[in-house]
Amino acid sequence: MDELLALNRLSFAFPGQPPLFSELSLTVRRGEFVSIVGASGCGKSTLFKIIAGLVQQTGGSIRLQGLAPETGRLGKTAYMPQQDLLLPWRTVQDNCLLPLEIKGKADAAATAHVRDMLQRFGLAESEKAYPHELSGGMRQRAAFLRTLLCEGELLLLDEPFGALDAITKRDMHRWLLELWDGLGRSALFITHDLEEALLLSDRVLLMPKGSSGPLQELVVGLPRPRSLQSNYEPGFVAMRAELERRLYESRLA
Ligand SMILES: Nc1ncnc2c1ncn2[C@@H]1O[C@H](COP(=O)(O)OP(=O)(O)OP(=O)(O)O)[C@@H](O)[C@H]1O
Repeated sequence: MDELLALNRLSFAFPGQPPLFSELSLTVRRGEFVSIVGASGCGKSTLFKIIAGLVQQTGGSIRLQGLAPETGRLGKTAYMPQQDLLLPWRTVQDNCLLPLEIKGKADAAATAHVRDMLQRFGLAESEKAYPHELSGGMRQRAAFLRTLLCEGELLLLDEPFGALDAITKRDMHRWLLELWDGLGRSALFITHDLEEALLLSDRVLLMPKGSSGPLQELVVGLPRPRSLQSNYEPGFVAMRAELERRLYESRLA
């Protein structure tokens, strides 16, 4: 697998504050699903905003899709922030059409494509509904679909399932695992849920508070395609324990 994203010795500090992280390095290869876990406030969302080109790093460089580090990244990743940001005055279908409208591509073919995707996402019957009329899981699926319709190969998914109840979350895991192998995209995924990280990812990166240097990683050796049953594969519990142990140790370091 070739490299899609490389962060090289990236540092960031808010003005007048100590560094949030320094000299942080990581890579994502094409087709990979990589999770980031770490304590609240360690800078995960800020890191995503930097990768998406919304915030400027204070040091280090970023290479995305083979582009030179100094090239602008705005609009080159498919970024799903922590709050779903569906526009309340637009229907589900019109929310999903938004990325295509912004690119000036919202023609009849695009509308047909969005309707086809809504069908695949189990949202066909809600295409004319407004966000407030959807359940939490449906909102997240709609926001996820809108993110997928953005052009960037790299998905930046900031705790997409964090606010869902346990059963809806499990449904979303089943749905994403079924979808993932056919998508041909790559993902960086923030979560606080260690089992979710292991179930979905090829690698899990640990980001302690005040991170400095390359992030420690755990390679998830579960075969793909995966299903919810992958939770019960031999080795899953041991990996969960190992991840917890490393997270705890990195917190103390
Ligand atoms: N604009 C800002 N100015 C100053 N400090 C900020 C600003 N935005 C965020 N912070 C602080 O920076 C730190 C990192 O925030 P960030 O949202 O990146 O953390 P996080 O790891 O994503 O947290 P969580 O897991 O709780 O979502 C926090 O302490 C936050 O309060």
